[in-house]
Amino acid sequence: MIQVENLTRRYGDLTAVRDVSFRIGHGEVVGLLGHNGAGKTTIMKMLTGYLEPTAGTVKIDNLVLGPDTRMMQKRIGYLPENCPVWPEMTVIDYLAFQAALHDVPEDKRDKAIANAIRRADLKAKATASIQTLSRGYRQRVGVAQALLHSPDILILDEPTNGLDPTQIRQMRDLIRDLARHATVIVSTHILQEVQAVCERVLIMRAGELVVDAKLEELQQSGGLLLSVEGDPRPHLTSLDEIQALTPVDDQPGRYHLDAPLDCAPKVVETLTRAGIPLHALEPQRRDLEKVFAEVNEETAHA
Ligand SMILES: Nc1ncnc2c1ncn2[C@@H]1O[C@H](COP(=O)(O)OP(=O)(O)OP(=O)(O)O)[C@@H](O)[C@H]1O
Repeated sequence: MIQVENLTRRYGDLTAVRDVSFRIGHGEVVGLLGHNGAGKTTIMKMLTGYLEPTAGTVKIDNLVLGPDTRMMQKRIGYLPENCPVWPEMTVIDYLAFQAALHDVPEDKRDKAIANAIRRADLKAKATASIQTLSRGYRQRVGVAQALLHSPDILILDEPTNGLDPTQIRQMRDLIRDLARHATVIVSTHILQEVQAVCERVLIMRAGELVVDAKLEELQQSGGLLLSVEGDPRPHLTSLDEIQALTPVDDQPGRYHLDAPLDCAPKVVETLTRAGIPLHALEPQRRDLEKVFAEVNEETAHA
């Protein structure tokens, strides 16, 4: 379990991350989403122990950032935003060099390198010099270096940045595959990236965490859609759970209920008792693009 409590980071007068708290369970795949400058990289650098928080704590199980940073780093694989790869080295030489930096014991290095090459699907390019690789393959080399010490947590900063559509698809497949064996945190400013690989999203806005939700819940939290014969309003307005009941434009008998999903049985019971024929009652799915735009719109007006 990753536990982040009241994490804050200031750069001089600028508060890049303000009082952020969240927990991530073992095996989760979480997207850290936000526009440029929202504070994603700063959070990732703190989680990986490369940047000291101004305030707050980070824990992984019983390890605490600070006293246990080295131990924590052994459990984390990190793909930084612009992963430094040495262009003149071959993939295999670069990984051997990184394995030494990652403190992989000498007698285990060959196996670790072979494993990272396999998992990052780099076999065909293992002996190629990095400068001859496409950007997509270079990103894979970055992922491979993050896997060398067999971490159970992977932190990937903008892994699809600058890739073409085919490379993006391949990188998403790779992340999904990695997620079968590790907890994965992926940062991005593109909602589709989160939708493609994550179950849960943390949305950052101007250094603050403004949404922490499962994608499925976020999509379903748009209230309920009701189809009935007649006018349900006189019967439903007395229910405390319903904040608003609005007819859907151009659709007679359709109403939108601003209400939690779990009040559906109560709605059905009330309408049945009132003798109102009910045709359908379903969750209204929210458009995540709209949710993200709304969240960021508030920034613009803040
Ligand atoms: N070393 C630094 N010194 C001063 N300000 C910094 C530093 N690093 C980041 N910042 C500022 O902190 C804020 C958050 O930056 P950060 O890189 O964490 O955001 P981000 O969400 O990762 O953005 P991007 O997607 O562009 O990388 C920005 O305003 C940025 O300019």
